[in-house]
Amino acid sequence: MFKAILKTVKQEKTKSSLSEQQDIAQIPKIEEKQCQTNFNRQILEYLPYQVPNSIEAIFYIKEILTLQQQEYLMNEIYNQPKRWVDLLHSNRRVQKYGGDVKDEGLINVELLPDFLSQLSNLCFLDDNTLKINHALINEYAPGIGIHPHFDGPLYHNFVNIFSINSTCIFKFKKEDQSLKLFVEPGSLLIFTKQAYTEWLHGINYHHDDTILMNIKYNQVCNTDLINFPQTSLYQNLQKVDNVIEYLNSQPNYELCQIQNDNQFTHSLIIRRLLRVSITLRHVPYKRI
Ligand SMILES: O=C(O)CCC(=O)C(=O)O
Ligand SMILES: [Fe+2]
Repeated sequence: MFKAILKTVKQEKTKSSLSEQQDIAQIPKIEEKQCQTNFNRQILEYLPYQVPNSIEAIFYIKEILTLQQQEYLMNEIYNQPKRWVDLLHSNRRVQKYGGDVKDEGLINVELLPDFLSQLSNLCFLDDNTLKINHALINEYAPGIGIHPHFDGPLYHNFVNIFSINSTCIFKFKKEDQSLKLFVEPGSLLIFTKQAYTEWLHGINYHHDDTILMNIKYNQVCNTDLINFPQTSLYQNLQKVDNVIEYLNSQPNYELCQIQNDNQFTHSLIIRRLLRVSITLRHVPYKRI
């Protein structure tokens, strides 16, 4: 997987970005084969991952984390039981790292723990002078989501969200418009600009998610997702002999036929599991 990512790395960009960001000397060099739980420093160009028709400000990178890396992150997160804070009104738990985000900026600043500073090496920012300095870990039991919201002006408007363990549908909303993305374990979702400032984002409080599909001649021709061609689901479907058989055989999937619809022939219902997300951002420091 990392090979695929490495293909997109531009040598020149890599050199300059490395010198401007965190000290590379701190990050052990790891052979690709050994890269089990370590995060190789990779400065990626995020533009090739732009989601088409997505107001040009949403990016989706599937499989940026290996299974081992996801396992490693889960272990690190669940080894910090005292860090969990229950958000009673939202029915989810969060862990916060890096400091408190206040009107004046970041206060009570703490360095990110090792597992998060390593993960931040896979993140993007649109400004080389800024560093990831804040992480929010959200844990969603099946059925739990996050209400549509803006992240607000206290963060730099460039968000990196890694997903672990479960898929979900992530929605952007503006007035009566809605954009649906399928977000998979091991993926990185990035959004910025008007996706940050003008569109609300959220995840429904559902036990399962539904993707509408137009399946014709053993191919999924169309869906109601804006990032379908960029997903692992799409990639897997390209490899199978019989699309309907494959979808019917997946343990967490249920494929139903839709009658009398011009656009879609099937709905794919996907059961949610416990999902953990890691949101990494830059918060300006408090000015003295
Ligand atoms: O868990 C996610 O994917 C979204 C988290 C989020 O939007 C937030 O914490 O502000
Ligand atoms: Fe958010």
